[in-house]
Amino acid sequence: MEQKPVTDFRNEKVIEIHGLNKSFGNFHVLKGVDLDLYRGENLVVLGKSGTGKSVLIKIIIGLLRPDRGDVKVLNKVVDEISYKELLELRLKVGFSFQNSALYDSMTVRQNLEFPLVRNRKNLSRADINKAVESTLDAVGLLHAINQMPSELSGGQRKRIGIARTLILQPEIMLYDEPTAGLDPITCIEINKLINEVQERFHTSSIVITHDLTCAKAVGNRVAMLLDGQFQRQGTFEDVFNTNDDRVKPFYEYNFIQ
Ligand SMILES: Nc1ncnc2c1ncn2[C@@H]1O[C@H](COP(=O)(O)OP(=O)(O)OP(=O)(O)O)[C@@H](O)[C@H]1O
Repeated sequence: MEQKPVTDFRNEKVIEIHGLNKSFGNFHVLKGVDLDLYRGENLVVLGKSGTGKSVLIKIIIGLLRPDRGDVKVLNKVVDEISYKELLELRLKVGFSFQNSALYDSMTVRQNLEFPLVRNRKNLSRADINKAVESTLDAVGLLHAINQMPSELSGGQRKRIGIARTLILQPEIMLYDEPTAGLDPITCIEINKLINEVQERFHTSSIVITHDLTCAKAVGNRVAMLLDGQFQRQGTFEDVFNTNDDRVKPFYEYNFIQ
């Protein structure tokens, strides 16, 4: 199985999280989370269902407010900026949804045009066409430009979802379960695409996944959320080289069963 080469990215932080706490009623989900994302790296976030991965992402993009702690994204404290600044920041942080979130009544071209027309009002028709075509080409689906989402496979829909996020040229990509529900061959293709996006668009990414093959193939670093904190961080080997009973079943389910 392909393993991402070890590269040291630790010179510039694009996301800095310190002492982050979040509760819902009596349920303390995040209990002092510390996490950094460095410019250019792919960071994989692992954790059992319900451990707070989505809550963390929502706090990063300002959809939820933390109870305590600091979250800085591209040098802005998310909780302190104005709504206008938050909207500007969100344009630099692309979120690739688990279900691809395509508009089913629009063609692939219209799906990609939509965020551009809404957020880049000064672009000419020719600029828009060029951006749509080059982004589709980057995800290997230029030929699908006039198709409807319903005519595409799950893997192709994932690619279009990623293209629709990329078209705004985000500095940070957040991938939510990019390989969920896909067959193993398509998973490998999506892993490859995530790596190509990193190289070609120089994005810094957080990849949330339960798929350890994906984690190994795309993660320069892996962080595992356990009991409300990132208790294990490092290379894939660092994280799984343990007898911790909270970690072992994860590995065994993916690779042994
Ligand atoms: N707005 C909310 N109100 C109340 N509880 C919430 C809210 N959002 C999340 N939770 C709770 O916080 C916990 C963590 O949820 P979260 O969606 O972050 O889990 P997750 O790690 O992303 O899980 P999965 O891998 O299944 O997607 C869950 O128990 C969930 O019910």
